[in-house]
Amino acid sequence: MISIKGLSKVFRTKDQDVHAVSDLEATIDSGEIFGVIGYSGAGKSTFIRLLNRLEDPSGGTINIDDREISSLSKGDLRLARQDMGMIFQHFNLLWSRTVEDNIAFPLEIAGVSKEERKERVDELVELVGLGGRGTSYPSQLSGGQKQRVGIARALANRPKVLLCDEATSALDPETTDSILDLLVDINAKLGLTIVLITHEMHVIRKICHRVAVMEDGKIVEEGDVLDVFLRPKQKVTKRFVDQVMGDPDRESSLSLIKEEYPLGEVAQFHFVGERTHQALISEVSRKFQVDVNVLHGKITQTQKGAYGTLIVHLEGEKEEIERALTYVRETSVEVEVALDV
Ligand SMILES: Nc1ncnc2c1ncn2[C@@H]1O[C@H](COP(=O)(O)OP(=O)(O)OP(=O)(O)O)[C@@H](O)[C@H]1O
Repeated sequence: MISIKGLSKVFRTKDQDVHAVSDLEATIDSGEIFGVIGYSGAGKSTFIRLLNRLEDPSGGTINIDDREISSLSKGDLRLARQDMGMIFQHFNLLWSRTVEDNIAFPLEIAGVSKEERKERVDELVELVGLGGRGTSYPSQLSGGQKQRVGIARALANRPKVLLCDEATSALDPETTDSILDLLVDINAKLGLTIVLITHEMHVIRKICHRVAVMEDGKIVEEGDVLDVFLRPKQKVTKRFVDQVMGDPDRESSLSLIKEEYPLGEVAQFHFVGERTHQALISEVSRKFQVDVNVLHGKITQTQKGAYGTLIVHLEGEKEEIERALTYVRETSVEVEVALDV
């Protein structure tokens, strides 16, 4: 478990003090994929660099399995870092070394014998799906393959935690998905904790169990990915959810929809879990004297199940629409109705 308390980092520049991370609190469970999302400048990179002490904190504590990272001596820190692998947006590979030699590098530093190194490297090359490319140089590889080398290298010393710093931001969408699949696979196979930072909600949706939203150096919202999708509280979180659920101009488009449908009611349903929206819509139409038209709908899959939103137009007597909406609210805890959105 990673326990972070009152963590802060101030960069003192000539002109001003920059509070990159301020009084940050978080608990990350062993074996989970924990995502941190925020816009540029929110403090994500500083946060992840504090976790493995690439940056020294200005205040606060970081405990990883009861070892306090924030106050380790240089020697102890070197050992502690072997429990933490890291991958980077631009891969940070050694260009004059082959794939195998890149992966072997942290093993050399850790003093692992040549034979053991060879065995471990072969295992890792297979694990990340680079069989047959061991003797290639980074310049001969695609972006996705380079990141696979980065992942294998980060896993070489069997870390307990893998830190991912915008690991897919330089990749095209298809390659991003294949790298995310690999991370999920590794998390399940090896049971290691993954902490990733990103500015893309798609990454959070696809692989994270929990998410923290950062703004101005602080975590402003945190929770299970599905809960955060269903009930985003902060404005910044809503904007990130809209990245995935489409319609970034939701407010204006919903008011436009209402203009188009002056009669009846326009409502938005959010639902999670297995219940499909078709079942809900047909049930409502059957039970009440209302016509329900789906105007816009999107369902997406997260690590914890399905999540969807639906914009519907309900036509009928005012009281009947009210009854239908009350029914939706009351019969299914997974459904929220947003009126006058
Ligand atoms: N070495 C540094 N010296 C001074 N200011 C810094 C330093 N590193 C980061 N900052 C400042 O700290 C704040 C947070 O930066 P950080 O890079 O952690 O944010 P981020 O969310 O990772 O954004 P990005 O994705 O753009 O890197 C920013 O205002 C940044 O300018």
